[in-house]
Amino acid sequence: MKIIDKLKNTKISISFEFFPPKTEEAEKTLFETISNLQPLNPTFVSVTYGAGGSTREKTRDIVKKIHEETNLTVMAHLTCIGHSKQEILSILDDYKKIGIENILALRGDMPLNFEKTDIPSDGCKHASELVSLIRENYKDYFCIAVASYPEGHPESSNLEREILYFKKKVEAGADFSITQMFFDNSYFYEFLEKCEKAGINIPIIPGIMPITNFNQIKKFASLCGATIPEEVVQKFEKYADNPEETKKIGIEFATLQCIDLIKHGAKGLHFYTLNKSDATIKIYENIKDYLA
Ligand SMILES: NC(=O)C1=CN([C@@H]2O[C@H](COP(=O)(O)OP(=O)(O)OC[C@H]3O[C@@H](n4cnc5c(N)ncnc54)[C@H](O)[C@@H]3O)[C@@H](O)[C@H]2O)C=CC1
Ligand SMILES: Nc1nc(=O)c2c([nH]1)NC[C@@H]1CN(c3ccc(C(=O)N[C@@H](CCC(=O)O)C(=O)O)cc3)CN21
Repeated sequence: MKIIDKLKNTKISISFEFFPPKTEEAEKTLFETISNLQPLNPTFVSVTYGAGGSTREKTRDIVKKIHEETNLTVMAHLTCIGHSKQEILSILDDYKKIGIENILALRGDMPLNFEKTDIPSDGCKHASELVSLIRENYKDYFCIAVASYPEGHPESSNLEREILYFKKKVEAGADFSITQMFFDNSYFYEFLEKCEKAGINIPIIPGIMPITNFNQIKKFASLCGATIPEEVVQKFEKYADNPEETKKIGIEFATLQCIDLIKHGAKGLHFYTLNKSDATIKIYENIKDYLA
């Protein structure tokens, strides 16, 4: 089913993001995570493609397996960087063949060891071109999501221009958006206001990154251009040698963040699970009364 249709009938959507596991053992863990999260009845789950520049090969297999073995609605991430249009169309043909109807259309991070010369001359340079390519070739078969950046994109220092690029993705045919992670909700609220002024009126779902390993998240947040407020950094650094306490305050922080988002009318919450279920389940338990 198309996610955009499910969103229309859902007060506050809950969704989970996974990345393709690299080993058989990690795959087993992922499917345990999925079966733990299934009772939370998510609107959809998604699988990354070359997240942070890593491997892309396994996305299709994992998407297919979730689609065939569970009753979850799955969205496949697709990044266009480094692909020719023919390659992109053949990936999409494949998804259509197996009944996948939801695609997160991204430009994506530079793959590891990527050279500028690896960019095919007939590829898509920006996510907006990928959205257009999908619409031109498949009309309304796919529900298309795009990423958006409440703090701007790290490759661009101009948030106003970023909103224009976001608008281009919407005009090209994007149905809804998921934001980059953020740790200070005021960025999100200001972003929503700017989008509204710019005439962007698709659903914008905030992306939530629960902090369970502070150093890992700090590194990734800095790569993404997501600010971690100084008082939050201090709180986590105080417990740098205490993983149990880190997890506890990470869950508390995300719980408060989600409740504040819901109170401000967020249409959904998209959790970057990093293939683990316990933090997300605890956060869900804490907020579930606010979801009804
Ligand atoms: N691999 C995965 O599964 C995931 C990857 N990502 C992200 O994908 C990001 C890039 O993808 P998108 O945000 O979809 O890319 P995008 O194409 O919207 O933006 C990428 C950059 O190009 C610039 N740009 C965008 N449209 C432009 C245009 N029409 N003309 C000139 N410049 C333009 C933007 O300012 C930005 O700096 C990566 O940085 C990563 O954050 C996000 C979620 C998951
Ligand atoms: N720039 C960017 N690229 C992305 O791929 C991306 C975003 N931003 N923002 C939203 C989500 C968050 N994603 C993430 C975030 C962190 C890891 C990460 O830390 N990966 C570790 C492995 C984690 C583990 O095994 O526990 C890694 O080393 O790749 C992966 C995907 C994917 N998405």
